[in-house]
Amino acid sequence: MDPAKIDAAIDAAIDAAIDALAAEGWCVLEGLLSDEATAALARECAALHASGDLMEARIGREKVASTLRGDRTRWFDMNAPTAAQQPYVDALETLRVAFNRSLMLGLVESEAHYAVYPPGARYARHLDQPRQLEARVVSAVYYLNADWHLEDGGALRLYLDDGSHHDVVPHAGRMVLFLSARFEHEVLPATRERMSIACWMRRREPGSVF
Ligand SMILES: O=C(O)CCC(=O)C(=O)O
Ligand SMILES: [Fe+2]
Repeated sequence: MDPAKIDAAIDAAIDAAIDALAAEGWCVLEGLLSDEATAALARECAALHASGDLMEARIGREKVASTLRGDRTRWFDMNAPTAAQQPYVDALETLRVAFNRSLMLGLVESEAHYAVYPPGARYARHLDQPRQLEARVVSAVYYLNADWHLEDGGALRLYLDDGSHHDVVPHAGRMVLFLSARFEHEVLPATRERMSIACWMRRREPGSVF
């Protein structure tokens, strides 16, 4: 496809995502990045994992590794992204600006980390906005797993307002977005290694002088 058509397709997908976020508080967005850009992120994440550069994840400001989550993570430096991260950081910025314009969310910045869940690892049901992280407004998780099948497990289970749930299969190129304060969710165990980028778009810290 020529680049102008790709841009128009992404713009339409972002508009649809905004409508769904406004109506339901969550949505799934496909096609944010090219397959090649997604594959480059997957390669970088796998290489960091292989070289031991991912750390056991923590919850909030907890000092010890948690039994509630089994992933290993590494934060992006949003001011100095790697070549692989640059298109993703640019896309997050496009989303942040679009959400502010259409939904008036007052988002001032995004934070993001790679996450690798080894086979069998999970993240127990939780909310992304514990008290010490109340600046998080929108959660966005981008998946990096090529050839992922339903039977591989590892879905993100989103608990909806009506008591039902929706499972998002972590296919490469798929992003799930939801309001951080509203939806509890959990990562179900997978039979394969599961890679993603977890991101939060934040409003100004309450009490911040800036
Ligand atoms: O990887 C996912 O699908 C969700 C991860 C998550 O809930 C988190 O990092 O807070
Ligand atoms: Fe979460």
